[in-house]
Amino acid sequence: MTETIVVKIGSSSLTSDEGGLNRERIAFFSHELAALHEAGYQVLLVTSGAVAAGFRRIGYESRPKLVHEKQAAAAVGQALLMQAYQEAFSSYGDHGGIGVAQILLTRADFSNRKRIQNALMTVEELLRQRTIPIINENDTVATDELKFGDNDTLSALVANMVKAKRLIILTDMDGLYTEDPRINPNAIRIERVDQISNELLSIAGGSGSSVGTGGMRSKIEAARIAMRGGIPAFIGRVLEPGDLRLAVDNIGNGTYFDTSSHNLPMKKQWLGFHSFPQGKIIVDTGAQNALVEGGKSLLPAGIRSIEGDFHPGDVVEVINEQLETLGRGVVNYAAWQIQAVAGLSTEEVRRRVEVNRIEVIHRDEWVTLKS
Ligand SMILES: Nc1ncnc2c1ncn2[C@@H]1O[C@H](COP(=O)(O)OP(=O)(O)O)[C@@H](O)[C@H]1O
Ligand SMILES: N[C@@H](CCC(=O)OP(=O)(O)O)C(=O)O
Repeated sequence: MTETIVVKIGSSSLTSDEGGLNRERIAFFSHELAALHEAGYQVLLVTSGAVAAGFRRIGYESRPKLVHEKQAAAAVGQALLMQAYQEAFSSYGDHGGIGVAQILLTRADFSNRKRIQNALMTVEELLRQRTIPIINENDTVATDELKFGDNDTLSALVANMVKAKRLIILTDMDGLYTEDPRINPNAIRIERVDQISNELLSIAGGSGSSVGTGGMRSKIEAARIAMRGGIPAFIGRVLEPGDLRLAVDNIGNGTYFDTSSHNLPMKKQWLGFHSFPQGKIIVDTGAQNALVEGGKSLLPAGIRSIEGDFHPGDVVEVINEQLETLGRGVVNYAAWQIQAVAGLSTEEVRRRVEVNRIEVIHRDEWVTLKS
């Protein structure tokens, strides 16, 4: 089976602090991606850089902060970005270059099953035609509350959508360090991660440049999403020709995030990553183990308390008493019904409320998010 690789390139690798595209870097990355493509991989590129590429051209002195200015800069810069990639890829392949295609997505597209199915079908057809989809957030229409903002999360969702063999997040740092190396030059690189703990998240800081946005934090969050979906991830840097292939081959310059999870079907991807939870259920350790380790359903006995007002069929987030997110599921009970039965045995529950199913969340309607 042809293997698919999703590569994300951040603004900091493509542009300078003063704005404008670094054509040499675009040519270099395109060369690296073309080499993967020619080796037989299906390649998808998630690229940032529209705002950074466009803000000078539109007349701003520095990267704009106001939403409408960023959107205008992105509209100008996206065209420049695509033009640069198109030009760079035209020198590879046999028939007048490797074809590229522009795809702009928003978070709202992912939460709508029909739209994301359509996006997936388009991507699959492009890949069948050996064209490289080049994806960015649709900055013009993405409203602040619903925005990815950085493209790290977007790249992880895309990797899940296409069930990629690996997600490669390229940045200006050769991996995750024990501290931001720009602040502490003695920080040590972490080579491999198999679980993303809160402690690991706490060592990841924000962006180091004036053009990047997410920093290491959003990259680790993205690696977590990929891992949950059964996709191993890499965060690092490619500088020399051949480096991207090394990253794909597990010997790159960066940090590897391994996973033992299996690919999530579309329905569970929607539940885990795109749904909007209407409330929270706080559970005890027994219920946590049953859900996370045991692959079991959530019963009323393990529930401590709830937050929010929800109805049967709504999605809720389940957290433990340490307030860690365990996962999301579709509830069979209304919030008021859970209030009445939390902590009770199954027989007692049957005596007190009338519900279709005894499970508060059935295991088929559940996705674990704790790594
Ligand atoms: N623990 C850490 N290890 C490595 N880099 C870190 C860490 N914490 C913060 N960073 C910063 O994250 C930056 C990369 O993120 P960002 O600027 O958003 O890049 P991009 O534009 O590639 O998404 C690095 O330049 C670095 O300064
Ligand atoms: N969609 C935006 C991405 C913004 C951004 O800076 O992202 P990143 O460099 O990935 O942290 C753009 O193209 O400018």
